Amino acid sequence: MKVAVLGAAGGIGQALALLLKTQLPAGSELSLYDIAPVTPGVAVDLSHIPTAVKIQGFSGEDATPALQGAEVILISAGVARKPGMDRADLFNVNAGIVRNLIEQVAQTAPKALIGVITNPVNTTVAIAAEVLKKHGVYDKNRLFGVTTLDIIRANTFVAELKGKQPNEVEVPVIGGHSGVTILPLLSQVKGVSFSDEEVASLTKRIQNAGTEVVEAKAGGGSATLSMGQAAARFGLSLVRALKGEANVVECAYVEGDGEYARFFSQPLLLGKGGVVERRPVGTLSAFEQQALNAMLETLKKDIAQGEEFVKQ
Ligand SMILES: NC(=O)C1=CN([C@@H]2O[C@H](COP(=O)(O)OP(=O)(O)OC[C@H]3O[C@@H](n4cnc5c(N)ncnc54)[C@H](O)[C@@H]3O)[C@@H](O)[C@H]2O)C=CC1
Ligand SMILES: O=C([O-])CC(=O)C(=O)O
Repeated sequence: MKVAVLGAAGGIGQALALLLKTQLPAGSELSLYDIAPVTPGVAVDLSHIPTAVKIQGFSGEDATPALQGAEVILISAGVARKPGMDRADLFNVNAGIVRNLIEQVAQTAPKALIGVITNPVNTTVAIAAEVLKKHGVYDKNRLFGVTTLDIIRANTFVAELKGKQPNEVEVPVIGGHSGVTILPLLSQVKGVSFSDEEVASLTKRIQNAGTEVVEAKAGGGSATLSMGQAAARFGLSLVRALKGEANVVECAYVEGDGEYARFFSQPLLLGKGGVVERRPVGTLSAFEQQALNAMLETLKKDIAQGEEFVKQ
């Protein structure tokens, strides 16, 4: 099993590469790519960790050597936010980066499962889908926007508030990955209940958690370490599903039946071909239903921006 990380020299990429080097199953290959010349060195550094995961690093304009034979590709290449920006402000730079990398994926590893981390995820996933379509290789079961950070944050915050072990809490988070499009389904968390005030404040904190990190880092970037952990969790779930493990379920942002928007994050059963089953979002509270209705205009606009970008 070969896993490629694109953007591997960055804050997320290096954390993710470390976690994959130590957690991928024995016999896996890990391929690191970044435009930055340090990338082969990042691979040499990680190669000294004694795990049975072979690692190689590539830099420069050409990602294809890293993509040859890759079955899982995780993309975090691009710029990150600074205080005062929102994720949509990253579009101008990151749209072109994602388009360029996905073109190379389409030509070199068209059957891979692709996880897009690069922001704005609501839009970059639409760009990736349209580029893959142009190349005649789009499979909506194989392209994911990685929203796992929203889930692990929600788990942490709920556990803190309710005195639970974080690993006992699993909060489904649906919608997209920015502001009001992030919707944690607190009414579905087993074994805890919340007051209306708690639901309102927790929901807001989960929606703004990215900004919380951006402000705390004071111009030094956005979430990298927690995102590395989130991307490792998601990537390792893809690997387990590809290896035939049953009942691997993750929320991620994928093209579905379009009931809410063309792309929508919801619980997914994963298997050898990627998404095996899109699970329904379940029964929503009145608060959640209202938040869902209220996000759709933003989400649809974000998606349309990505679609338009590729048409130009
Ligand atoms: N999906 C999510 O939940 C999250 C997404 N992000 C996003 O992930 C992205 C990366 O964030 P960081 O790792 O913190 O940024 P970073 O600046 O530390 O790393 C980005 C890396 O991308 C590389 N890069 C830039 N252009 C490239 C190209 N054309 N080809 C290959 N590599 C290229 C850079 O050399 C750099 O090493 C940002 O867009 C950020 O907003 C960040 C946190 C959470
Ligand atoms: O907020 C950002 O810019 C990075 C991100 O997506 C997150 O931390 O959720």
